[in-house]
Amino acid sequence: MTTALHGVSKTFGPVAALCDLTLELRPGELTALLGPNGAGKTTALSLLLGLAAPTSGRVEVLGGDPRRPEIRARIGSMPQESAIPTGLTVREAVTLFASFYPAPLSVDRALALADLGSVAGRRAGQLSGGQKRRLAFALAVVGNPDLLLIDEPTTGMDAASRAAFWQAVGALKAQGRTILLTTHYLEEAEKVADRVLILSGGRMLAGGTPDHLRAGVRGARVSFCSGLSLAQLRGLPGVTDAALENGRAELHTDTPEDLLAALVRSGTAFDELEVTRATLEEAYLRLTSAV
Ligand SMILES: Nc1ncnc2c1ncn2[C@@H]1O[C@H](COP(=O)(O)OP(=O)(O)OP(=O)(O)O)[C@@H](O)[C@H]1O
Repeated sequence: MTTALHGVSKTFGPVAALCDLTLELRPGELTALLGPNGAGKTTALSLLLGLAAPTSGRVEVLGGDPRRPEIRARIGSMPQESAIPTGLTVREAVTLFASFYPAPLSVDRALALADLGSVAGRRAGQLSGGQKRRLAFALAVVGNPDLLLIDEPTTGMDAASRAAFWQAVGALKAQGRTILLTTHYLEEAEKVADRVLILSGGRMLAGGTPDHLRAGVRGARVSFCSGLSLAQLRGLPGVTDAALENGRAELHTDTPEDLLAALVRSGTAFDELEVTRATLEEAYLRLTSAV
């Protein structure tokens, strides 16, 4: 049940949206596809959805061609903008979408997954922004898809809805569904993705687990409170950048262990120590600004 792009290129006239791109999505994994505006993420999604054909290369979805109806019936999509019939109630819209699929979930199950039970009788046009996103999720999952494509899914959702949303996605993942997320929220991608693929200019820039990508950025941020002056902080071994604000030192170093060892050896009193490694966002910014 392979889902992959094999050496795929897609051009629009003179614009090369994707260049010889190869990637694979695995069942039971959530893969995040990241990249700056124009990187080719939406193009990759539309190829996986069978909405467009590649200029060259091969698109394989669940072991087949996504333009075949029996494959398309196994794909669920939550696009950034969804055209939901505003006059239907939430339950009617989900029931209508369920009728398009050969083996759908029950409407109540889809409503529960999207946490929409309490607004099932409300017209889609009267939903809040976050509730509309949850309805788009219900419509994406009601067909019981093996491949779920979610594009900027949590825009407009409040904190509780976001948490419920990722819990529902986690349950689908645990059932072995293949999930592809595209997002500009790097903090969220870092939390939920098993693997991250970074696109730029239609090419794959980097890929791996969030830990793997973060480990590619050397160094750490070391922060503590002490009586040391800025000059003394700058003099600690391995400090590449230092700032002092309200008595709190903010240091960057490639060798946090050496720095802390020197601090302890010096007998300086310090407290409220925090040592943090690079975030996925830092790794992403370094990778994408280097091109
Ligand atoms: N139908 C089209 N006609 C012409 N050019 C297109 C078309 N679709 C996409 N492109 C171009 O292909 C490139 C990749 O676009 P794409 O929408 O896939 O990027 P993206 O990574 O999804 O960007 P964003 O983060 O802004 O949504 C861009 O240069 C875009 O202008």
